[in-house]
Amino acid sequence: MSENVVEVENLRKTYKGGLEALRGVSFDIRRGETFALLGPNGAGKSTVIEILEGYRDRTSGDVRVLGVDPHRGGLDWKARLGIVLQNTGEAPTASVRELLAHFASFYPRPRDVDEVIASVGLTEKAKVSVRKLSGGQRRRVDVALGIVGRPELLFLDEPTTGFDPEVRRQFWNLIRDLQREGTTILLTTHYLDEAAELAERAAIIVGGQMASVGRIDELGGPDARVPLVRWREGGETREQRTQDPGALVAQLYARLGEPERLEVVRPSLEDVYLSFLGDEARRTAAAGGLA
Ligand SMILES: Nc1ncnc2c1ncn2[C@@H]1O[C@H](COP(=O)(O)OP(=O)(O)OP(=O)(O)O)[C@@H](O)[C@H]1O
Repeated sequence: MSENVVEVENLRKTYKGGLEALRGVSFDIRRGETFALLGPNGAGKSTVIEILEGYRDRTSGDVRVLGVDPHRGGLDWKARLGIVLQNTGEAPTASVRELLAHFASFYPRPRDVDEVIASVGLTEKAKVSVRKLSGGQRRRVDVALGIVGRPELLFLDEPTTGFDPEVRRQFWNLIRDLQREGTTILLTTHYLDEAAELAERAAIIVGGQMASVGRIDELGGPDARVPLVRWREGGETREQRTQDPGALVAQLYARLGEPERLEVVRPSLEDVYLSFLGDEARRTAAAGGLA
């Protein structure tokens, strides 16, 4: 079961005009896993996804998606993928149901259209023209189109942008259902809580390079997640990183009584992520580049 569904080795992409969008990216995604690609705007996430989907040529490197070089992927291969792109074009005049039924007909083993509509919370809008939906509702149609073909591998490029908080929670539940069914998912998102909630592993891409890859709770190495105890003593803020915050708090209590402004902070994925962006900006500045 540890078969890799996606294998990316030293992937490079230089766009016409010379922009090096990817400068040696490597990662694998195992069957059934949800993997998040994280990184700031322009880091290269969409370029990676488009290359994996077969929409964009690479400059060099090895890529296998469901065992196939996306360059050579035929219709059978495409039918095993589900794709939710970042930008969808003009909304069609067809109703939600018509559009989904049309797409479902392209696949050998589609999901039930009404079930898919229900799973994205659009049952009441099933007969409404997609053009008349709100931005968040249209995005839900995009997600429905991505899953109607019962994909083995689902690409979700910023799927919940524009969702209100409740719909985002519903979407997370939908993803959990797909995970239970064994769907492998590649997710890009700027919502780090979403990545932490849904993904087992993640890669952080900065400036076309991998800053870190690994299990979400291990990104950045062991030191990145060491809890921080902060308190005020003698009019000054003190802080100490420790694997045993409880023991330190007990010592403080024995020494000081109730410590003033006591905090125990466990660095979140967002803290780790931001620290990488800080490191990268510092390195670029040191190399004389743009900060
Ligand atoms: N067709 C293109 N031609 C030239 N440069 C491009 C093209 N598409 C993307 N780029 C550049 O490649 C870099 C990576 O872009 P990409 O869209 O992959 O980033 P991203 O991580 O997906 O960003 P975002 O979070 O904003 O979606 C950017 O500097 C972008 O301007």
